[in-house]
Amino acid sequence: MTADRGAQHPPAAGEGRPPAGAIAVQDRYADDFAWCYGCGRHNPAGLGLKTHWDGEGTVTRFRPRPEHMAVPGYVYGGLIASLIDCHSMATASLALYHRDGHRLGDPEPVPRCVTASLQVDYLRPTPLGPELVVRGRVVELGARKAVVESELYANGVLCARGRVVAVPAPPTMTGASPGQGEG
Ligand SMILES: CCCCCCCCCC(=O)SCCNC(=O)CCNC(=O)[C@H](O)C(C)(C)COP(=O)(O)OP(=O)(O)OC[C@H]1O[C@@H](n2cnc3c(N)ncnc32)[C@H](O)[C@@H]1OP(=O)(O)O
Repeated sequence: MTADRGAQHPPAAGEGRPPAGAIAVQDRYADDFAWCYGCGRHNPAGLGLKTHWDGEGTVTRFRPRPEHMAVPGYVYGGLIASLIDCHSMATASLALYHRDGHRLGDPEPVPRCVTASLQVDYLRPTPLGPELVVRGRVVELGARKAVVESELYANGVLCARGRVVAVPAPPTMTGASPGQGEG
């Protein structure tokens, strides 16, 4: 078990908040790959997650709505897994983009990864109400995968931690339009 870093050093309120209009990783996914329920900018029913680089790592912020309830007052664990999943995919994608010499704002789209493995540890109940802050970092970057560790905070308290293996999207999953693959 690793040290409970977040509980010892909770992020300050507002820390890492991007300036208005800052480009998010998800803004730079290619159109065909921007339909994800968690983070696809073209999915009107999705969560609309946005991940930014804050100079040291990545950060995603999301305020759960009442329907994201597990029991009154607490957030549904599946939503927490989704936040960690999409945040970690964005972190891996950005790491690949940086490795290729790009920076957000370059014209080339950010490469897309899929989740090979998603492990989530729920450390304490996550209160429903405050904005949740997810922070991530790449702990391994290989030729065919990135391993990302992400931490989810509520009111500066570490509530969940994830370890995610991201792999570049296989050709069989790329280039499809919504509706393809149904039935
Ligand atoms: C169009 C794309 C849009 C993407 C939207 C993303 C939305 C957000 C995230 C998602 O929800 S994605 C949807 C859920 N994920 C999937 O549906 C993925 C389904 N699985 C696959 O397609 C394949 O299993 C996968 C591409 C992930 C891996 O295929 P392979 O096993 O052929 O890959 P490969 O053998 O090249 O392995 C690459 C590396 O990943 C590692 N790896 C693969 N599967 C793993 C696993 N399950 N656990 C741990 N590591 C794994 C593997 O060991 C290897 O590590 P090394 O390079 O160090 O040798």
